[in-house]
Amino acid sequence: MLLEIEDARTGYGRLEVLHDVSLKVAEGEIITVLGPNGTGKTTLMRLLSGVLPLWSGQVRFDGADLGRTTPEKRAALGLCQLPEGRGIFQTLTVGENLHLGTASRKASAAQIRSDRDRVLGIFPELAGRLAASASSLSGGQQQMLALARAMMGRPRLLLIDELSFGLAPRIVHDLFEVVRELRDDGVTFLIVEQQASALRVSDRTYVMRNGRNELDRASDELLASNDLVASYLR
Ligand SMILES: Nc1ncnc2c1ncn2[C@@H]1O[C@H](COP(=O)(O)OP(=O)(O)OP(=O)(O)O)[C@@H](O)[C@H]1O
Repeated sequence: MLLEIEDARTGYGRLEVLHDVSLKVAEGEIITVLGPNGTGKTTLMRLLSGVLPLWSGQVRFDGADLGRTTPEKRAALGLCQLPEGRGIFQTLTVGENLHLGTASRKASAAQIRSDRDRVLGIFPELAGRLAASASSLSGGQQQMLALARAMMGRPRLLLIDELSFGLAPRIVHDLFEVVRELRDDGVTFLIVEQQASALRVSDRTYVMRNGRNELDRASDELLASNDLVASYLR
């Protein structure tokens, strides 16, 4: 397993938000965590990226206990997160934003150039706009840029909090197609969503409610039973 979470508890101050959450992600999987507003999905992402401490339980990445590993060290290990709210620097160009994605790793200029060419091959819309200001991009293109920038850090596991947030269904569809391509390129995904749209590309789905795991199913099985998804998102 690339990521294993066992009976994890965490929260804010004295407020416990995650109660004994357990979850496994194998290398090459796309996993969705689905759940209604306020159920603790963002809190789970913060726990995994190392922003929130683990109160009890275990989090292992590639077999190693993450313990109190800092967010920077986690990123260097390949456990990376797409920043909340995309984290695009509006005053910088598309190319400059992309370059910032290499900050978490040591790489030669030649390696960075070759990675950039590979990443731009997957995001042709960005390739033609490297010198443009990031602020000139649409919401969907900015989300593409956030993904492309994350790819420059060579993630092994990419954590994404609501890839679909605020975007039209067609754009969301394109983004999930890109996620599938990136998986074929060797990246594993853990995607937290409020909407069921991620199920179409993901292998397995965990449904969370009130800070607890409620269900773990193959995504196509969940999709085939729409009522089940609807009842869990209520
Ligand atoms: N910084 C914080 N300080 C205190 N409580 C918080 C903080 N952030 C979130 N919470 C609380 O933790 C609980 C879970 O919030 P969280 O953001 O993880 O849910 P979510 O499932 O991601 O929902 P949403 O989709 O609305 O972000 C909520 O009750 C929320 O009020």
